[in-house]
Amino acid sequence: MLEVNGVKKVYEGKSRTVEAVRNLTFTLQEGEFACLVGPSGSGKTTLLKIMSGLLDPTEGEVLLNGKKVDGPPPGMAIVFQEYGRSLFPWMSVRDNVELPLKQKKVAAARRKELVDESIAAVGLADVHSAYPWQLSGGMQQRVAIARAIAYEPQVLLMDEPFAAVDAQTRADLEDLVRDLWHRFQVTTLFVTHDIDESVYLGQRVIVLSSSPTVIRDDVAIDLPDERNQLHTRSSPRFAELRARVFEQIHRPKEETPGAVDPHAPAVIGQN
Ligand SMILES: Nc1ncnc2c1ncn2[C@@H]1O[C@H](COP(=O)(O)OP(=O)(O)OP(=O)(O)O)[C@@H](O)[C@H]1O
Repeated sequence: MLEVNGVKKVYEGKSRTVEAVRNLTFTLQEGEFACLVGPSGSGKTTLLKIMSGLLDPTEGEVLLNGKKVDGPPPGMAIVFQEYGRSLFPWMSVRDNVELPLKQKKVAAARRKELVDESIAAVGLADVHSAYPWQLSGGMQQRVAIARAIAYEPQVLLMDEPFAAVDAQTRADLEDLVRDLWHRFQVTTLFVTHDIDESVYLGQRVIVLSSSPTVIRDDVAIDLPDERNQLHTRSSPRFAELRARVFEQIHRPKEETPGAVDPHAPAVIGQN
């Protein structure tokens, strides 16, 4: 349903040219929950921007239900890392969640239903009339998630959404995202640089190399669907999967001879 075909992105700057991603190809099936994991600077955000039509690839294409993505598609919602900047501070929680529904021209009665349901689903019914700045970071990220869910997207893209919250809140939000995925069956791509998070959350982990980025591995996560922060993470199978992802990320890059720093961006030209 969502196909990434041979996507490559080269940023052409005044003083340097950076090949951020090189020839990425994968497909997400309808209702699938996949994680994309890779080191810092491996082009994860670049790829999400291309998948959501915010950035054009240098080569290749993204297809949603067979249709080429060349601008933000109506069936897609994104949750960014920086929740503080993605919510409007002068609007209440409700109004923030409702805004995209107004833009989508959803009728008022249905808007109210969707807003009530999604705010309750993320556990914020009590604070629906508060303003974002009156809430903790974790609560603000819940508002951003509620807004994405209320939109009833076909595809939900999440770009390191829990990177800025504390460990306990992060664990709660991980379980919340799994609950919501079970409930709404949205096709989800969750980007993270946290290996444990990528193994815990989804049905599949797509492992990216450091820049210039290629897909290193595509790992089926065969953990039981019922996950628990304590028991799942301490299971032998979790440890095996984690080790496999770790090894793939840290495997030396034989295809780039002479690379001294595996995390350095691939500068392919200096003007
Ligand atoms: N607008 C831009 N112009 C030039 N280079 C860019 C631009 N955006 C990203 N890059 C470069 O492309 C590479 C990939 O960046 P990107 O932000 O996509 O990686 P990332 O995996 O999301 O990183 P992180 O995990 O640190 O957020 C980096 O080397 C970065 O410097």
